[in-house]
Amino acid sequence: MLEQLFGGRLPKLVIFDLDGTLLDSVPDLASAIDSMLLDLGRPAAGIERVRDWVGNGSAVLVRRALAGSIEYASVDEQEAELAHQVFLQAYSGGHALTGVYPGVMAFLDALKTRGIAMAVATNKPERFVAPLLEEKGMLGYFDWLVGGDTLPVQKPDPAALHWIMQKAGVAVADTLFIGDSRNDVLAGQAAGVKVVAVSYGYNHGRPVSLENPDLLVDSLDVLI
Ligand SMILES: O=C(O)COP(=O)(O)O
Ligand SMILES: [Mg+2]
Repeated sequence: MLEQLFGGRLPKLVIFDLDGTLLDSVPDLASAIDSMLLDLGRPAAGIERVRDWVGNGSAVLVRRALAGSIEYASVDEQEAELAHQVFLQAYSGGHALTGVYPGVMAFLDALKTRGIAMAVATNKPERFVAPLLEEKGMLGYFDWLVGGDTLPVQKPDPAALHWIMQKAGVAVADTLFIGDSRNDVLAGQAAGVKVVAVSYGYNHGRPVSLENPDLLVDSLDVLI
C-alpha cells in the first residue's frame, strides 16, 4: 500500500502525529482536564467533550474546557494560565489509561525492518512526549520528536515537518506524514508531503475524510 502512494517506491521517512494516531490518549487527558475543572470549582467535562477539544495542544485544550466549547475567545487569560498549570500538574500524574491503537506496533516494526526512518510531530507539550512513548514501549523507533512547544509554532504550521525532514536529510517527495486531524492534513499539505489520515482518532467531531488526505485508513497495519 505504501509503494502505491509513492509511485512504486517506499518513503524514506515517516512522520507520525501522536494523540489519536499512535496513542488513544483522551482517557488520561479527560481525567486531567476534569481534575483541573473540579479543582477550580467547576463541573467536570467528561471524555466525550474532551475528545472533540483535543488537537491544538494543551493550552488550547484547557481554554476550551474553561469555555465549555471549542470556541474559547471569551476565556480570561489570567485564569487560563493558572488553569493550564493545574492541568499540566494533573496530567503529569500518569498515563495508565492511554492505550496503543491496534495495528500500530506491527506497522512500526514493518517500517523498522525496511530501514525507514521515523519521527513524531505532535502538538502535545514536549515534556510528555518521550516519557509517554517510553512507557508505551515505542520510544526506540523514533529518531526525532517535536512537541507543540518545541518550535515557535505548532501544526497546522508545517514547521515541525520541515525541521524533521531537514534533520533527517530526506526530501519532501520521500516523506509521509500520518495523522488523525485537520491540523495534520493541513500541515502535511503545506509541507508538500503525502498525508495518510487514520479514521479512528480525534478530529473535533468531524470525519477526517472531509479534510482530503491522500489516503484514509482504518488501522495502520493495512499500510504494510
Ligand atoms: O495534544 C494535542 O492537542 C494533540 O496532539 P497531537 O498533535 O499528537 O494530536
Ligand atoms: Mg492527533
